[in-house]
Amino acid sequence: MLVGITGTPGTGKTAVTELLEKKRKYQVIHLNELIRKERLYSEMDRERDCVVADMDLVEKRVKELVNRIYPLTLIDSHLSHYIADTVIVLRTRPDILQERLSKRGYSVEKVEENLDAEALDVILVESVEWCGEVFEIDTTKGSVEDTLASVEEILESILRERDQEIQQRYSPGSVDWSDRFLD
Ligand SMILES: Nc1ncnc2c1ncn2[C@@H]1O[C@H](COP(=O)(O)OP(=O)(O)OP(=O)(O)O)[C@@H](O)[C@H]1O
Repeated sequence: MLVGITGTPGTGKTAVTELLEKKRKYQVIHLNELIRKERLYSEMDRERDCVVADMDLVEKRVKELVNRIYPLTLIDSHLSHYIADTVIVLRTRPDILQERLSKRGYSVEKVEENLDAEALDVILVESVEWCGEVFEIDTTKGSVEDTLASVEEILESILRERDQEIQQRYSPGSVDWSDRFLD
């Protein structure tokens, strides 16, 4: 079974999946790394320092890599909601996301573009459109370990044929960053 962990850059997908990977309980595929390493893209956008993934190639490759000794395969990427039917969307309040992205040395334009996308719920809306099941975790407060505990709770619930309480606790729609656009 494939589960995506998606969200705007800087919301914590890689930090949390790297911790999860160490536990060796679930398979983790860091998709952005794979796309670059295996050149699963159709174009390079040098100006924006990103690639345009070829999603047909990506999906085919992910299916080949799924290792069935694990009960579940987690895909870490802001593109994972295009290939998994169940996704966890990580969210971060824009002022905190700004601190995280600025530390990466991104340009002001690139930071602002990502903050707007987060405030407009772009990835959440895409996930709801594309996926049958969507969970949402706010990573604004708390530590990476807290986010990991929430992710594990969701994954265990998925494997236990869904727990109503967990589904309600992480149901999408709990965050609202629209005050970014109020002045
Ligand atoms: N509660 C939290 N949950 C997850 N990450 C957190 C949390 N608090 C702080 N962080 C930090 O936020 C940063 C998130 O960066 P990370 O690279 O994991 O994001 P990402 O979503 O994978 O971004 P990208 O899509 O660019 O790969 C990390 O440095 C992490 O330590």
